Amino acid sequence: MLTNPETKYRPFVSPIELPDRKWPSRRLAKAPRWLSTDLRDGNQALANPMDVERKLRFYDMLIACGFKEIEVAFPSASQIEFDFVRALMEQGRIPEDVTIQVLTQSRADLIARTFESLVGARKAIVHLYNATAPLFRRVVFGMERHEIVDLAVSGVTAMLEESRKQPGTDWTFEYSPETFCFTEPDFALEICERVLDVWQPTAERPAILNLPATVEVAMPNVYADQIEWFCRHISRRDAVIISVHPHNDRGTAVASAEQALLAGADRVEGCLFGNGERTGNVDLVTLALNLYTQGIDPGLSFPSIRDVVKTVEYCNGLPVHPRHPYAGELVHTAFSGSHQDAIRKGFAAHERRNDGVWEMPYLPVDPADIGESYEAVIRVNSQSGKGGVAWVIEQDKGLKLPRAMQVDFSRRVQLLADSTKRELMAEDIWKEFVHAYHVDDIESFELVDYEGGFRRSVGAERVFTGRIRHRERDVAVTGRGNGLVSATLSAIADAFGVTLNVLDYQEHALRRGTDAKAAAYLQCVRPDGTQVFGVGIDDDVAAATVKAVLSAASASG
Ligand SMILES: CC(=O)SCCNC(=O)CCNC(=O)[C@H](O)C(C)(C)COP(=O)(O)OP(=O)(O)OC[C@H]1O[C@@H](n2cnc3c(N)ncnc32)[C@H](O)[C@@H]1OP(=O)(O)O
Ligand SMILES: CC(C)C(=O)C(=O)O
Repeated sequence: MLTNPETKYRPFVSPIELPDRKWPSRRLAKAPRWLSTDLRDGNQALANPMDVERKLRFYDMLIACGFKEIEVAFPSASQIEFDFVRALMEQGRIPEDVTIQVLTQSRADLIARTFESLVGARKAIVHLYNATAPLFRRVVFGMERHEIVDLAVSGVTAMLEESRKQPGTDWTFEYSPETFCFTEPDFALEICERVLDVWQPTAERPAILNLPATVEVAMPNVYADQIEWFCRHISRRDAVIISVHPHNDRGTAVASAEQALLAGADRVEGCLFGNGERTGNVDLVTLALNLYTQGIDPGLSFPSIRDVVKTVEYCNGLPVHPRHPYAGELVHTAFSGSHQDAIRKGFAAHERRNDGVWEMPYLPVDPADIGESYEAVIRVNSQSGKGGVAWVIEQDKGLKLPRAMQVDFSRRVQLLADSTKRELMAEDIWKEFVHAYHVDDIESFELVDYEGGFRRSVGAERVFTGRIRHRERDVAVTGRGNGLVSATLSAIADAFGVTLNVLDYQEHALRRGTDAKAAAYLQCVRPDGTQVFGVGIDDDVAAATVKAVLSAASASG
């Protein structure tokens, strides 16, 4: 790279002075009109453009998501494009409330072919573009300003004439001064006014003026100024829909679109997950879900975002990044301990509050709203903490480990993660749990049977009587205590010489993850001061308690 990039690159400096700009202090309160250009701008950027089968599949999904305006093709570009438009109409695939849009250059033959593709359409938007910026005037067209105006005017006039040959169709016209964002504002305004002079739109039959950031050359605030300036200066503002079409060359297309809406735009053109030329068009999924998570109905719906991703990946032949906003397969997942801790506490608080309001640390959207499961919210590796491990055990097996046991178990999981050097799946964690706490471990102490839990003896004392298998031997045991835990511990101490003092005992009913109905947890201290933990899981809470004692004893036996 150059040490003096100023010798090669010139900053984009907008000539617009807008000291009384209004957009910075506005808030978005409603969704714009959306136009998906996946099948046109997205498609033209693919190494292998979609065939009719893939286009139909994409189109059906766009309809299912709720798009009402879809740019379906550049019909004069190829036979596939032309045939696709015909297929939509001949197969009756355009719902009443959906309008298809097609794009053309400002060339008479291409315009004629474009209208030919639409014969028989109930309604359609025909979109004509030509570049207007100085660089393009000079390099691409070799034309002066007035010649570029003539190019646009001849094209939009041809559109009008072609449309008159098909009076049965309800036509809407759209014009894009391509490269708007680096066109002189007065020239962009002049050419759009001349286009409107031809079309004579009204408030009842508006035209669409689409102001693209064809190549993103400045920060979103600059684009917003351009849009606000244009909205203020265009005549017949009530007879035009101002549309924006931001590309993502600087990585700020979403911000550009949002700020352009603040600045007065009514409509946004873009693609799902930001496909499109170079770094892509603005990502409509992100824009829509940004609105949704501000409590605004976006007018689009993604009840299974995973299915949308799969369809888009199939049709485009391109992957959606795992970190893609809202849709990436990792974006609802925390691996790191402090994030996991906060999310787990957030879910607990959410359940307690029970008011339906989403206030979740680190998770801007409820994954369930877009069809994602909570299981993937927390995944465990060597960056994880006790909260994450406890979450996985709870989601997978329904066990709510007491805090001290979480600390103990997470230490073990940490060692395992370090030694395996990989993510630990729920089954790895459960295997470690079974091993660590001797769950169903016949090498240690196993409950063979016991007598109805316990019976009252003299005074408040309780008696535990049962048989315990230890090292392949069944041993009859009896113990007394002021409860089941102490009676069982006393039986173990008498029969096997294992002495444990209880620090904490907890139990709960199980809701999911296992057929068993109860879980019991024991935290004990040995005579040498070290702590051991036990867990018991059973249909019956008393049996779970006894098993928890045996589990703790196993750690010492
Ligand atoms: C920013 C955007 O995304 S715009 C959309 C771009 N999409 C596409 O280009 C995909 C579909 N395009 C195509 O299939 C082809 O380019 C076609 C069918 C439109 C035209 O193909 P060709 O006739 O072979 O022309 P080609 O693309 O090579 O060259 C463009 C010519 O059109 C001219 N041109 C470019 N844009 C426009 C325009 N909007 N209006 C009128 N003329 C234009 C160029 O100046 C050039 O003219 P020249 O040959 O006199 O120098
Ligand atoms: C045709 C226009 C709208 C375009 O695709 C662009 O400027 O990026």
